[in-house]
Amino acid sequence: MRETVEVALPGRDYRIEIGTGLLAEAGALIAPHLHRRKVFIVTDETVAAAHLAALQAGLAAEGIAGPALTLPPGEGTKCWAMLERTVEWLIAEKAERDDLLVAFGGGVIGDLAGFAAAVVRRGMDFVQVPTSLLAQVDSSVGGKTGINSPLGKNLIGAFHQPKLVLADVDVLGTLSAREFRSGYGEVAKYGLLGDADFFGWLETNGPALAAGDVAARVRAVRRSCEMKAGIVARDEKERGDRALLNLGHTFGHALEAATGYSQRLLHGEGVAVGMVLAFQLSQELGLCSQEAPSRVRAHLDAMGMKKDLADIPGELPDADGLIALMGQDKKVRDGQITFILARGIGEAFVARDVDMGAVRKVLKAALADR
Ligand SMILES: NC(=O)c1ccc[n+]([C@@H]2O[C@H](COP(=O)([O-])OP(=O)(O)OC[C@H]3O[C@@H](n4cnc5c(N)ncnc54)[C@H](O)[C@@H]3O)[C@@H](O)[C@H]2O)c1
Ligand SMILES: O=C(O)C(=O)C[C@@H](O)[C@H](O)[C@H](O)COP(=O)(O)O
Ligand SMILES: [Zn+2]
Repeated sequence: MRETVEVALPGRDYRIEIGTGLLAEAGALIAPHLHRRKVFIVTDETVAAAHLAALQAGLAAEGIAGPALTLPPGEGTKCWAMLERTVEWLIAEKAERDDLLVAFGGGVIGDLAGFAAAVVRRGMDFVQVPTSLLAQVDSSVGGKTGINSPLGKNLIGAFHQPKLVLADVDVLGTLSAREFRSGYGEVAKYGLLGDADFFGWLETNGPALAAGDVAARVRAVRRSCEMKAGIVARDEKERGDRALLNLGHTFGHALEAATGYSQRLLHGEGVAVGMVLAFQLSQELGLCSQEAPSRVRAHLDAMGMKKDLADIPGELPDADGLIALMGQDKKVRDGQITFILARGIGEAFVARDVDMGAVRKVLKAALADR
């Protein structure tokens, strides 16, 4: 089973291959992008234990050597120290500017390794081989790379597009249920931001997707990548429409910072809770009916996902503390926070000059329910 999605960026277009058996074919698919038969793999300990040997075998089948740097798993790895370790490893290994780095892992590895590729010898090429659902539907596509600052999410980084994305859905079989659900937050995002039919399909097929239905997984990854590729091709550097991909993230990133980028809240979980808040804010502002946020919550609930601030363990800042954290968002303009709001399911839009009184009211109500 194989699907291809094109990212049509002039001069930097690339393919996203989605399907089964792609690790075994990695060598053949990557070889056309190589100057010599060697790549540099960056991965994490969990992914390495489960799948690194299969990737290296796929490369070796075409005579390609693939030395690997294996980093600790988890969001904490998106930091200066791990960036330094990755960059120094590439330099010590004599990775050349024309060599290719392979980011083999979830979004953490993709973002960190992609950023390392952007800066080593002023820019090496890289290929994304995403292994989490989240990375296959979202982070491996579009060229946003970077690390976190203690003050805010993804505040240090670069736009650096990969040469190729290989999304092998077979590897999702070893993902934990919690990590799968976290990635599902971004899948649901695509329906909610711009494709009501896809959201309806997810309401019916989400359980099959979670249960491991390969055809459903390929379809969900393809549709998500298709939507992201279309948006990125229109607005690579997020001057306009690309901000739609941030639905749920203005709240979600603040919650991730508030919980110290820890296991208390995974990225996709923060996005899911943030999307409910974005729909509640849209309703509070009279933009959408009460039915819309209820439908979003009902689907997340049916999928066993976090959907409310009450689902986040431990202390959280108060409403003003969360608003202060949102003030570090990269969409802030003239000191004003930009929100992604919705007129209904699949009808998101970028909103500036949002009444902060309404934001405070929605957050206070959500915090009071904890
Ligand atoms: N660049 C972008 O456009 C973009 C988009 C969305 C999210 N992100 C970023 O992505 C990150 C989240 O990505 P993530 O959820 O993949 O996190 P992650 O990379 O931490 O992966 C989640 C966990 O799953 C494990 N894992 C990954 N693949 C596995 C597999 N096949 N089998 C078993 N375990 C596996 C990892 O070791 C890790 O413990 C966040 O930092 C977020 O900001 C970036
Ligand atoms: O690719 C994008 O653009 C996105 O916004 C996708 C998001 O899912 C992703 O989490 C991204 O890293 C957020 O970007 P940021 O610029 O808000 O840090
Ligand atoms: Zn995201």
